[in-house]
This record gives sequence, C-alpha cells and structure tokens, in this order.
Amino acid sequence: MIRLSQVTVRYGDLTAVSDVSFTVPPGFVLAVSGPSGAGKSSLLWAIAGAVPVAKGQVEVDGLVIKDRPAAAAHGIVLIPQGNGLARVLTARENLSFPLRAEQNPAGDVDRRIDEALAGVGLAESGDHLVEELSGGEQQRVAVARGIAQQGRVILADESTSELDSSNRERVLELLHDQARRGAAVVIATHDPNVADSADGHALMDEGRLSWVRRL
Ligand SMILES: Nc1ncnc2c1ncn2[C@@H]1O[C@H](COP(=O)(O)OP(=O)(O)OP(=O)(O)O)[C@@H](O)[C@H]1O
Repeated sequence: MIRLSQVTVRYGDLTAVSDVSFTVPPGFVLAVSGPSGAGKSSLLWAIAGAVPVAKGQVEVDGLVIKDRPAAAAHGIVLIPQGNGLARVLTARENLSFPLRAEQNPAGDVDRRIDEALAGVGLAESGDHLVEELSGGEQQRVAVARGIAQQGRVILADESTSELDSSNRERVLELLHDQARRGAAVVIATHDPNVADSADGHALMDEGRLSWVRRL
C-alpha cells in the first residue's frame, strides 16, 4: 500500500509537487498524466525516496520513506524516464545488479533475468551491450530490470514512450501483471491509452493532483 499525505517536493523556490495525497493499494494501477513539467517524475521520485519530501510524508506498507537506499531495500522499484541503464554493460548485466545486491542465489537471479527479458520480447538480446540496442529495446530492458525485481511497488516513468503499439501493449500487460501479483503500480504517462487501461487516473498540473477517475 502506497500512502501519500500532503506530499510537497521543492527544488529551491520551485514547488514541483504540491500537497498531494492518495493511496494505491496492492493490486492496483494508478496512471498519472499531465503536461510536461507538471511534476509527474518528481512525484514518482518522492515515492521512490529519490528526492527529499519538503512537507508531508510517503509511507509504503508501514515504512515512512526517507531515502532511496531504504526505499530500494523495501522493494520500491523505479523504472526511470530515459531508462537509467549502464550503456557499456549488457542487458543481462544491467538486470543482474539490483538482483545481486539483494543477495539472491545465482540460479534464481539467472531465472528471473531470463523470464523478464523473455517477457519484454528480448530473450535473444541479453548479451548485447545496451548501446547496441535501439531506443525502444533499451526501454524494454529497463522495464525488464524493474519487473525482475518483483517489488512491492513499481513506479514506471514514461516506460512506453518509445514503443510501437504491440510492444506498448506488451509492456502495459506486464505492468498489470505486476499488480495482479500484488504490487501497487504507478505509471506516469502522456499516453491516453495507457491512462485508460489503469484502475485509476489522476492529472497533475503545476504540482497539484486532481482525479480524472478515482481508484
Ligand atoms: N533536479 C531538479 N532541479 C530543479 N528543478 C527540477 C529538477 N527536476 C525537475 N525540476 C523542475 O520541476 C518541475 C517538475 O518536473 P518533473 O520532471 O517532475 O515534471 P514531469 O511532469 O515529469 O515532466 P515531463 O512530462 O516533461 O517528464 C519542472 O519545472 C522541472 O523543471
């Protein structure tokens, strides 16, 4: 369960997220849309513990989120906009880092990597360097890395923006699978189809959140 209470994020004088409150229970997908600069990424970063919360609080399954290491250890997975992959490493290596950091057994890590890459249609591309892959393939590797971690919270920031329609459907289905597994999922998106598929849809504008469709 993600619970935000009056969350505010500031960068100096700029308020990027202003007094946002909502809950996302396990098993649900919330889509957040809104114009560029509205504060969608900042909202996801706050949930991920990647930016400080100036006011209010983020709580996930009883833990108040204070910083990124604690959030990551608590199973809060961020699939960042622009993919966040290490370009000079292979797709498999990118997937393996967070899994090995959790000290999963090697066989388990390999199985989860294989499943996640197959899930995004890149079973044959695991040994390719990220910089050899197309933008859309890189985006799918980033989704696979997020999904392989089997987090209790999945935060997907524009994770379908570079995909053709069949891959967009595939990735969307995988994110919904994560919810069916019991994760709470938040997707920041400009795509109306992605927003329509979610259980709830919120709009951000100048840091403020309003509901298009409540969860
Ligand atoms: N690290 C930062 N330092 C200062 N200002 C920032 C920083 N990150 C974001 N901002 C500003 O905060 C505001 C919200 O940005 P944010 O990236 O959260 O919006 P967004 O809705 O995700 O936009 P987009 O759809 O373009 O990704 C913008 O005015 C942006 O310029």
